Amino acid sequence: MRVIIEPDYARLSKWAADYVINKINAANPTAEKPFVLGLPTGSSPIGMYKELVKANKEGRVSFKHVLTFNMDEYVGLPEEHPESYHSFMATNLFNHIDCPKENIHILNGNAPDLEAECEHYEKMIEEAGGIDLFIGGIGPDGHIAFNEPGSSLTSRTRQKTLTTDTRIANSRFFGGDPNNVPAHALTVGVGTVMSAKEVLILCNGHNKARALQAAVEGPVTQMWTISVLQMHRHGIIVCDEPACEELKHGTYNYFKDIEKDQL
Ligand SMILES: N[C@@H]1[C@@H](O)[C@H](O)[C@@H](COP(=O)(O)O)O[C@@H]1O
Repeated sequence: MRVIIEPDYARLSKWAADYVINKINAANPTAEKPFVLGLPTGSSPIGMYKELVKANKEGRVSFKHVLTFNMDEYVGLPEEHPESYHSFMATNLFNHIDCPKENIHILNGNAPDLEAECEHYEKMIEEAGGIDLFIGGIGPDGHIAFNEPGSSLTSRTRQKTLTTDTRIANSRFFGGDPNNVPAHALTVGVGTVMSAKEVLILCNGHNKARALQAAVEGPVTQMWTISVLQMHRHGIIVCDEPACEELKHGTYNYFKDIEKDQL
């Protein structure tokens, strides 16, 4: 696993966007062989999305032949609700880039048969040839997508009940009341993320320090689902200085040394 330590959120966002741009451009995608990108919501990726929009407008990257699969969506929240992940993605990315509508995939949390919806989603990913690069964030409790503590590390796309912690954390988007946060979500599984050819996790801010420590230094455990990234052959975490607060000095210095060697 690579751990990239950037000084602040702006630099982290730029690093992540440049990584994505380089990957897409290197793949030189076509209609026959598109690049398949897994995408997150949350506050962590907003800076990266801004950079990607800018790069697209400047002609440094095109999403014409990029297929996207989002990680998750709330159950029962209308798509047009401002806090649905459909709305979030439109506002922060899709309304501003040249990605064709038919290339965009987001789970439907209002599907009449939620189980069938999840199965179909996995099938679409498979038919697309799998995810080339899955980008994610981390919850303060170490969850990836909506794979809350206790989720199976081999799980696939399914419905999950959100923990009280997550509903409290996300209540900032729902008028501050955790009861307004939907109690359930559809989410790709830990196994779905792990099946991607590459995984890039964004982790910023002091409130993620314990999750980062568990992800990097802790054992692989279902109680910090992000820790399974240790088992991925091409896993990267890009973080900022405040998120490193709980890492041992030795760990911090070692990852800095590795990146110095790569320059
Ligand atoms: N389902 C999302 C996760 O995908 C996200 O990583 C996490 C962290 O969000 P933020 O980036 O806002 O801290 O929040 C939500 O629970």
